Amino acid sequence: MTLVRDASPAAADGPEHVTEPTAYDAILLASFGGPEGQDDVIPFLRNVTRGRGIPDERLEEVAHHYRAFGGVSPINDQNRRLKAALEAELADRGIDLPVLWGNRNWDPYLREALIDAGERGYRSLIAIATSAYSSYSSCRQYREDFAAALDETGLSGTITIDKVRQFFDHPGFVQPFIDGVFSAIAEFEQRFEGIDVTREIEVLFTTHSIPSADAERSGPAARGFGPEGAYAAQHRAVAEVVMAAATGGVDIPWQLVYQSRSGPPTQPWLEPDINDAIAELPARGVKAVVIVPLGFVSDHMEVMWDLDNEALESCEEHGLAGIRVPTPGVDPNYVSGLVDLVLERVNGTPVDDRASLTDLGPWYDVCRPGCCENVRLGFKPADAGLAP
Ligand SMILES: CC1=C(CCC(=O)O)c2cc3nc(cc4[nH]c(cc5[nH]c(cc1n2)c(C)c5CCC(=O)O)c(CCC(=O)O)c4C)C(CCC(=O)O)=C3C
Ligand SMILES: [Fe+2]
Repeated sequence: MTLVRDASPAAADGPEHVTEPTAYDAILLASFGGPEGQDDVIPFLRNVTRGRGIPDERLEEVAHHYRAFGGVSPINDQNRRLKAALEAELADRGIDLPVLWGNRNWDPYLREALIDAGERGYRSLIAIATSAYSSYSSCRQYREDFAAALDETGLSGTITIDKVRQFFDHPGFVQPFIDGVFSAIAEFEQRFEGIDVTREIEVLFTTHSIPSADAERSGPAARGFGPEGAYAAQHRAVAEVVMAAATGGVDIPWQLVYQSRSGPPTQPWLEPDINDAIAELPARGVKAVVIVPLGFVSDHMEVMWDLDNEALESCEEHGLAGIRVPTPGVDPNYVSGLVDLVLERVNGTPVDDRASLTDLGPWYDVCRPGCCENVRLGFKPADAGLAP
């Protein structure tokens, strides 16, 4: 691995898509990780915020969300179920690829999965990270942690890790949201007879807010995505696809909103916050809100707490009916879509034959140099992309 910061022209010209078939020994399911009991909560939060100088008061604030659920994050069970569902789908399709699971921030850690892979003699892994969009937190940080885990375990020269493309516009990921929005609108139409869906319903697509500086640097700079970067552009493009498919072309108002902001108030993050957006709706005559957790692959703490608790409460406070649409979780479309993404790399599928529902994709197999770098944390080597 090279530690040189500036990309050589040759590296910058590397392949965007890999259309040579690649032999893999296993799939690496890479996730965030979460505490499994009250005693894990603070050590977990220290792992997450390592090197960021997040004060203890803020850690306690976040700890409180976990404490309310017995110190257990829902994410681990979600990943156990996803791993089992992937294994079942692979077996059904006669694909002989074992699935290893490793997290960035809690047991089972990435390094444990890599040691396991090494002991089993695996040399070539294809990673699926449980995160669909482009940004530091949702792509590059996984790739940096791959590099760090290979380094820590002394497996850098032995094991290689590739990563499937960001799958925000893959039909397997998008279809569950289409189904969810369709059902929510149908339910409101039934609950409120004669509701004018073009005025009285609003669809809020919500995702994790990120620092504006990270948003601006998300995706390859050369693509010119503007101040909110590829991160916001990808969400907007997917939201448009979901609305078109779920409404059959009826003009129902929607907007992209953000949630789960952290960091100091002086630091700009993407806005508007979902709760502020909800507060504006009654004045416009809206009666019913469809909350679509477009940025989340499964029912994370952010979904259970910030949406099911706080955002639905905001709806109630403002006299609005609210429905939160399901996350993909282990929806069969999502699970088989993830297997399709692995097969793209196994088979070296030509780009034109790859499924992608927006004009932005199919996204890169091989991340561009410097893509999604974090200016606050500084340069760190990353794997599964072009050097550096
Ligand atoms: C874009 C994004 C996703 C992508 C969606 C995805 O990958 O799915 C994501 C996922 C997750 N984030 C999670 C939890 C946390 N995120 C934190 C902090 C932060 N997240 C950020 C962004 C994102 N985060 C950012 C910019 C920060 C601030 C750090 C900084 O200063 O740069 C903190 C620290 C405390 C705090 O600051 O709130 C915690 C505890 C969990 C686990 C939840 C569970 O247990 O179910 C998951 C899946
Ligand atoms: Fe987060």
